[in-house]
Amino acid sequence: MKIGNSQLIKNIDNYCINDLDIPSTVLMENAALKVVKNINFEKFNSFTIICGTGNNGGDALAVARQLFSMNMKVDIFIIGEHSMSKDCLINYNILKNMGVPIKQIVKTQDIQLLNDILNKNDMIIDGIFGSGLARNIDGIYKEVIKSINKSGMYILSIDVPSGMLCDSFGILGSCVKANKTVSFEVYKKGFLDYESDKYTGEIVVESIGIPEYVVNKFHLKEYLVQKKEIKSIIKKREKYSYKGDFGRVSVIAGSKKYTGAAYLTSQGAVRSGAGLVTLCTEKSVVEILQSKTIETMIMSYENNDFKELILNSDSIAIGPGMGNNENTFNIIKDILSKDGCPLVLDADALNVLQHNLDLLKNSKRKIVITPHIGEMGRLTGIDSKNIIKNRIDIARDFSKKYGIIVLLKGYNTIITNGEEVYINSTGNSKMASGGMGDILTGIIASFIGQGYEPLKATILSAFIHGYVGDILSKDMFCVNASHIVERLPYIIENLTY
Ligand SMILES: NC(=O)C1=CN([C@@H]2O[C@H](COP(=O)(O)OP(=O)(O)OC[C@H]3O[C@@H](n4cnc5c(N)ncnc54)[C@H](OP(=O)(O)O)[C@@H]3O)[C@@H](O)[C@H]2O)[C@H](O)CC1
Ligand SMILES: [K+]
Repeated sequence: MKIGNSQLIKNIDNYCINDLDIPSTVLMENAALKVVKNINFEKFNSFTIICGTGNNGGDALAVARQLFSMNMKVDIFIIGEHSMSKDCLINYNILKNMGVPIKQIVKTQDIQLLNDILNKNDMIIDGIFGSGLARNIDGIYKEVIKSINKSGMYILSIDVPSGMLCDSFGILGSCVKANKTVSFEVYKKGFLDYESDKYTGEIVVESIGIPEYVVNKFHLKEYLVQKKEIKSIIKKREKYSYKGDFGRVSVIAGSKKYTGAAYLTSQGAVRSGAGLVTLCTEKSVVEILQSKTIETMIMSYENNDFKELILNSDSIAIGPGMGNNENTFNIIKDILSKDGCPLVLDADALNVLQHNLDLLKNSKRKIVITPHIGEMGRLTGIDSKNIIKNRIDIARDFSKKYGIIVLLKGYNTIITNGEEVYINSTGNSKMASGGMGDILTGIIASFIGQGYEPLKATILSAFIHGYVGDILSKDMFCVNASHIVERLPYIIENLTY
C-alpha cells in the first residue's frame, strides 16, 4: 500500500484540478461516498456529524447529505466561525437548500447542545480537521474533541483523526480517538507510529477516483507491506522439487561467548525452508553446536573446506555472535572482496565494517544489511535520536550511497534499496528479546537461497518474522526466539494460499 504525506496529497489534488480539469467537488463527493461505503448500516442508523470549515469539513457535509438522502437520521454541527473553504461552502449551501438543519458551535455554552445529542445517535463522524491541520488545537475545538472522546460512542474519522498530523506522527494539543479512520488515496506517514492506532483505530485507505498514474507521478515510492502484498510474493512449493532447489545457505556466526546467536541464525534458515544449511563457526564451539542441531551441518571456518563452501553457496548470512574483532573483519573482508552469491550482514559483521565502509561500496556481491538503530548509528555516525526521527531518509540515503539493501530494525522495520522504501507492518513489543534479530538474518538468507530476489526476500522475511510473533503474542505474555523458530514453517505455509 502506498504511503504519503500532505505535500503528496496537495500535488495530486493540484494536478487533478488544474491539469485534468477534475472539479474538486468531484473528488470531495468521491471521498464522501467512500466514507459511506465503510459504514455498517446493520449497526449504525443515526449520526452526529461534526465538521470543521476546511475541506475535511466539506467531506463531512457531503457525507451528511448522502446519509440524509438514505433516510438516515443526521445531526450536523459546524465548529468555529472561521470562513469556509470553497467546497465546504458549496456542500453547506446544498444542505441548507435541502432544508437540513446545521447547528453551529462557537461558544462553550454551545457544547451542551452537542453533548445532549452525542449519546442519542449511533455514530459520531469526525470531519473537524484533516491534512490541513496547521497549529495547536485549543479553545472551542479542544472542548469539542474532549466531548467526542468522552462520549464513549463509536467514532469514524474522515481521512485522519482530527488533531493528528499527517506527515510524521504527532498530536497537536488534542486528538479524536476514533474506532475507524477512512483515509484517502495513501496511508498517511503520520500513522507509522506504535502510538498512532490509539487514535486512528482500524485504518482503511480508499481511492477517491484519482488515476493511478497521477499518484505515481508524485509518489516517493514508499510502501506499507501488508499480508496482501506478501501473498503475492510468496510462492507455493512445487510437489516435485528436491533440496537442491531450495538453496545452499551458509551461516557464519557464533563464538565461545555466543553459541546461541549461531544456533538461532541457522535455525531461522532451516525452519524457513532452506534446502541445505551449513553453519561455520569458531573451532572451539563446533562440538557444542553439533550436539544441538540435527538438520544443520557444522564446520569451523578454519577448516580447509571453508573456502569451497563459500564458493558453492547460494546465499551467506554473516555476523551474529562472531565478536567485534580482527578475525571477524578478515573473514568478512575476504568474502566481500570476492564476487559471488548474495550476503546478509548483521551484528558483528556490521560492527567491524564501521570504519571500512568502502568494502561495502566496492563489493560486487548483492548485499543486505540488517542493523538495529544502534548499529545504524555506528555505521552512519548519526546519533540514535536522529535516526529514529528520520529513519526512512537515513536508511534510503545509506542504501543508495553504498548500493546495498538496508533493513533497519525497529517498530515498523524499514527495507530499502535506495529507490523504493518498504515499511513492515508486523511485529510487536512482546518480541523484544534476545536472538530475534539472529533468526531474521537466517530467514533472509534462506529466502535468497530459495531463489527470491534479495529485496523481495528481505521484505518477505521481515513480514513473516513479525507475523509469527503477532500470531503467537495473542496467547503469550512474551514471545521468545525459540517460539518463533518452532512456529515458522506452519505459519509460512498459511501464507502460501
Ligand atoms: N486528495 C484528497 O485526499 C482529498 C482530500 N480532501 C479532504 O480535504 C482535507 C484537507 O482539507 P484542507 O482544507 O486542506 O484542510 P482541513 O480541512 O484539514 O483544515 C483546514 C482548516 O482548518 C483550519 N485549521 C488548521 N489548524 C487549525 C487549528 N489548530 N485550530 C483551528 N483551525 C485550524 C485552517 O485554518 P487556517 O487559518 O490555517 O487557514 C483551515 O480553515 C483532507 O484531509 C480530506 O479530508 C478533499 O475533500 C478531496 C481531495
Ligand atoms: K478528521
